[in-house]
Amino acid sequence: MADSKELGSANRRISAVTNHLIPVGLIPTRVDSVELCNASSMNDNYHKVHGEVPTNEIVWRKADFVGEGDNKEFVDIIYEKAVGEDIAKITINRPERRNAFRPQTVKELMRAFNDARDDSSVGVIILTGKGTKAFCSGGDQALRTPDGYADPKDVGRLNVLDLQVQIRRLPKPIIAMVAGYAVGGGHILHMVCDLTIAADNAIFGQTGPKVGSFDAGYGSSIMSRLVGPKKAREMWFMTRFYTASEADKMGLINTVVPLEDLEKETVKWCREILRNSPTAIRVLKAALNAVDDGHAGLQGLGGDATLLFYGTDEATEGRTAYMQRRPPDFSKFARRP
Ligand SMILES: CC(C)(COP(=O)(O)OP(=O)(O)OC[C@H]1O[C@@H](n2cnc3c(N)ncnc32)[C@H](O)[C@@H]1OP(=O)(O)O)[C@@H](O)C(=O)NCCC(=O)NCCSC(=O)CCC(=O)c1ccccc1C(=O)O
Repeated sequence: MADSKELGSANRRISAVTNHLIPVGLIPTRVDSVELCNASSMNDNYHKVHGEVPTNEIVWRKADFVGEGDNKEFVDIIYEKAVGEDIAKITINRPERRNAFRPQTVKELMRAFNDARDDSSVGVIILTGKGTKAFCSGGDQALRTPDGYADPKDVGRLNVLDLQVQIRRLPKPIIAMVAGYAVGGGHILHMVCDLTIAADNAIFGQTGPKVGSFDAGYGSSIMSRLVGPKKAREMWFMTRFYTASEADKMGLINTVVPLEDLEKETVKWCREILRNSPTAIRVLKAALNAVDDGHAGLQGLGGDATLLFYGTDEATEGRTAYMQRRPPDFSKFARRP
């Protein structure tokens, strides 16, 4: 009788062929995700020790306001933290505009992400949109000016680009939780997040060339990394929309779940991440971004190396010697092969 390893690899081979043969659009979910992690294959020592993550319902409370100046409340976003768990949730709250962002939205998002970065009780951040119709439909076209996007009386600019950079550099995992449309600049927001969990009603795509816009930064380069250069050209040149299962198949997202399970599944992923080493995850995020982010990517990874070094006796000896006005004695520290 075939053992579970053989069955697993046979299953994978069948899936690979099946996925190849069924035309895109007809596959409800990725075939290879159906039976590979069944109960018996999870019956190993690792799973015996660690068990499943808790499935209790998450309780959100509004996070303390972290506004500046005259802004006493968040208007365009909802910022929450889980009670007793290290998860923050940032929700774009303009459902009547399909969660399109205006400059104020982006400013509020940046403030909330800053807070979540600085709060050592936060280990994972969820970015989502209010309601089930849209994650985010990109820049608010009503506020587009020749200079970029501008709130009334403000000068126009493309401040969402700063938000994208912030998401990439933030040393904690950020999960895009997508229901409905993630299009235009909203599609780019989910792409720059570390993981994307989509509801089965999610729709992905770029609209730029249709509405006289494009993102030649992360919106092009990261997409090409995710789906490959040919598919990226298709997405940008054709401005087609793709279903969640199509997006899953092309590697644009991590998984698809029924809409009603979206938050439950996202929280499960958060809880799984949270039981792993935060430093390992921090360095891995920097490492996974380093090549694509060039010097800035190396700066993140290099900063992590320095951060870890500061915690060692060797680094402390250098600092202590300086403060004590004596030469440092590094002789006791290993020169590792
Ligand atoms: C998202 C839709 C496909 C949803 O369609 P549907 O469900 O039928 O709803 P609608 O009736 O169309 O919309 C309801 C309501 O919302 C308004 N609305 C929706 N999206 C926007 C928007 N982006 N801006 C303004 N308003 C919006 C819509 O007008 C309706 O209002 P009513 O008053 O009720 O009529 C569909 O809505 C849709 O296609 N939306 C537009 C998508 C789009 O083209 N987005 C802009 C793409 S360009 C962009 O995002 C650039 C962003 C940017 O800042 C940037 C610039 C330069 C470089 C990089 C970037 C970057 O973001 O990375």
